[in-house]
Amino acid sequence: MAQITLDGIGHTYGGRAAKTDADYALKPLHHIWEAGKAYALLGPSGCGKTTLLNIISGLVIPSAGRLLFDGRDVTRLPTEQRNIAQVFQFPVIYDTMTVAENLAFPLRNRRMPRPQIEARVSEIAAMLDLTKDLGRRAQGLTADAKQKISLGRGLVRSDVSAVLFDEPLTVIDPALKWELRSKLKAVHRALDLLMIYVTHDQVEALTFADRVVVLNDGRAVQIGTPAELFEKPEHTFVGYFIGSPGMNFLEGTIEGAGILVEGHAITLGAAYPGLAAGTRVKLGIRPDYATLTEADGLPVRVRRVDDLGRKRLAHLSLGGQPLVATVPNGMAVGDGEARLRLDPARMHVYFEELRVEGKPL
Ligand SMILES: Nc1ncnc2c1ncn2[C@@H]1O[C@H](COP(=O)(O)OP(=O)(O)OP(=O)(O)O)[C@@H](O)[C@H]1O
Repeated sequence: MAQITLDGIGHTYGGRAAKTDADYALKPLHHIWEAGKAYALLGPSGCGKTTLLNIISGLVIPSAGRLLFDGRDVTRLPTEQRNIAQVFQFPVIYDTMTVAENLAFPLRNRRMPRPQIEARVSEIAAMLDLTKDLGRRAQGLTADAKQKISLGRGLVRSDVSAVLFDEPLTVIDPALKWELRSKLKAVHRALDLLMIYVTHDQVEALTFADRVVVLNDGRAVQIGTPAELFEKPEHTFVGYFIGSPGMNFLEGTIEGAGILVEGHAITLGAAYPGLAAGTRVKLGIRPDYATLTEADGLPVRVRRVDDLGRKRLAHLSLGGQPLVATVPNGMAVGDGEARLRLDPARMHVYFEELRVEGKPL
């Protein structure tokens, strides 16, 4: 198990030198991934997740920067010299072998003594609910079961620098996905391995990872815990991409201790001395912290109410700008005029798409 250092790692395809930031498929990134932690690389299609994963596995040699495993420069080392395990989208197993033989394969290759192999195989099988299938041939098992074997093969070695997962739940039946997602989290806790998991599914990323790397257009826009991504998105993209629905963003200008949005003064929960009056900013607030109210509040127009069973969400317009708010239990609401309360403690201010840290009042 290692610590992985991304020291200015960036990549352009086709051997082109990057003239501007836009030339990078992955823009240069500095970060240290700690041993024993689970990281998810999350973002929409084409954002650079696979490029970053392939740089770590050795499939792609980055055009900029250095990659260090425990301080050792591995930037140009081939995959087989990096001591990593990989789990792909589709099962990679031997159909003619039994489940136990498949799980044991990476250990036998390294000439681990038989009693240790047996102990480790039964430990991993138990974690993935494969114990009852250990003696069966892999051939004829369902795609779900085969992918579980692949996961097991990726996890069976305890001496790897990292385990890389590339959208490993793609072939898993949706009903089983929930179960396997939390199982992987439990496996991670038990095994103390550095895991890196690529996905475009935020639920998968947030359930699995200690830290999520959110990528957009080749840039790591935030690396944080699931709670940080939710409560303090550092970039408007993170606010919009994390959460369902995403964060509301209202455009306005700094005015005294607040923001003027469509002629309405909204008082902020912190001071922003670095932002001069008249500066154009965005006010970010999650739908959970924007609530319709019977009493005073911002005048809004209700366009639609979605009843999600456990909560209701109102789609509103504030002087033409759309936003989503929570409807309190028991409150009657129809189309038309309504009042809205925004929790000042949960507001964030964004200048040129980046969050500005406010000073406590
Ligand atoms: N072999 C390649 N040659 C040229 N450009 C590439 C190559 N592979 C990826 N790209 C480009 O690099 C950018 C990042 O792609 P990448 O595959 O890393 O994204 P991704 O987030 O993994 O997407 P997906 O979820 O669709 O797999 C994209 O613009 C893509 O078109």
